[in-house]
Amino acid sequence: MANPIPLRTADNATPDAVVEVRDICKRYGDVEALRGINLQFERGKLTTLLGPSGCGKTTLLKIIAGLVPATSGQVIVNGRQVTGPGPERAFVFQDFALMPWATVLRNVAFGLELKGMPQAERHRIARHYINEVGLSGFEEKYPHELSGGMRQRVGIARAFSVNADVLLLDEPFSAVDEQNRRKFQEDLLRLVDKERKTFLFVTHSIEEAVYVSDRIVLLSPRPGRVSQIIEPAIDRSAAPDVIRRDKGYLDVVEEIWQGLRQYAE
Ligand SMILES: Nc1ncnc2c1ncn2[C@@H]1O[C@H](COP(=O)(O)OP(=O)(O)OP(=O)(O)O)[C@@H](O)[C@H]1O
Repeated sequence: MANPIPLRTADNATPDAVVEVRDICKRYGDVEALRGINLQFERGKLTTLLGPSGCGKTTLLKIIAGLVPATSGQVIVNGRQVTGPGPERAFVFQDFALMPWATVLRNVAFGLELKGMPQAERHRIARHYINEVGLSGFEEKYPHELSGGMRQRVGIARAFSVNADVLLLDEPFSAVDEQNRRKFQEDLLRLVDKERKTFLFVTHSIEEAVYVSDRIVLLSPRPGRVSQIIEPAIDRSAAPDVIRRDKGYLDVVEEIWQGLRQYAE
């Protein structure tokens, strides 16, 4: 697909908006998946898309990634209109999308290999992020030798290695047990804090959304529309188990549950 088209930023844009979604609508044939979505996403912040099954969360993420075209509307990333995938956006798939025949090191370094980066340099960067996601010692293993959670970490390390500005994470923790899920949430928060990137996250878990997010966008059932935006404002200096028992945290979880329970089957 063609290169992004330069565009003037909207006058009412959030000052540090890296991603702007303008009036996005999406139809798959007769199915209206998304209607009139307007959102902005800032650097250094993690925004979660939350909503009933089929409300278009993955579709919105894929439109931002440039993997699926919108029916109408625009996505602007760093001031340029998205017309396809680009190196400033990395998508972490639910099913990891790892190369089964390549080691962890090669999988993580693959985006850099595609860019033509010399092996020593790309391995140095890949090893750094393998360490960051807690996979040191597994560099020479193959995907089939890893647990689902470890494969997910490989996917995240790969997304970080290419140094994308925007990380699009589609239910990255869905395939792992609760214990590992909590560990990943901690790792994710550390990476958000350290890397100053723009994170868009999709989950089905209200608790997870409240725990990791600066902002939660609640979408209505299909056709997905923005129904509410919540900023949990959790004090993350406290220990994880203290946060999870904190009244402020529990109140936000309850508020979101009340908003979504009408859609529960
Ligand atoms: N390629 C496609 N062709 C036709 N319909 C599709 C396609 N992809 C998604 N849809 C439909 O569009 C709607 C939104 O799907 P999407 O996967 O984006 O929702 P979601 O909120 O991520 O769902 P879930 O929470 O179940 O993962 C659904 O009704 C889905 O069946």
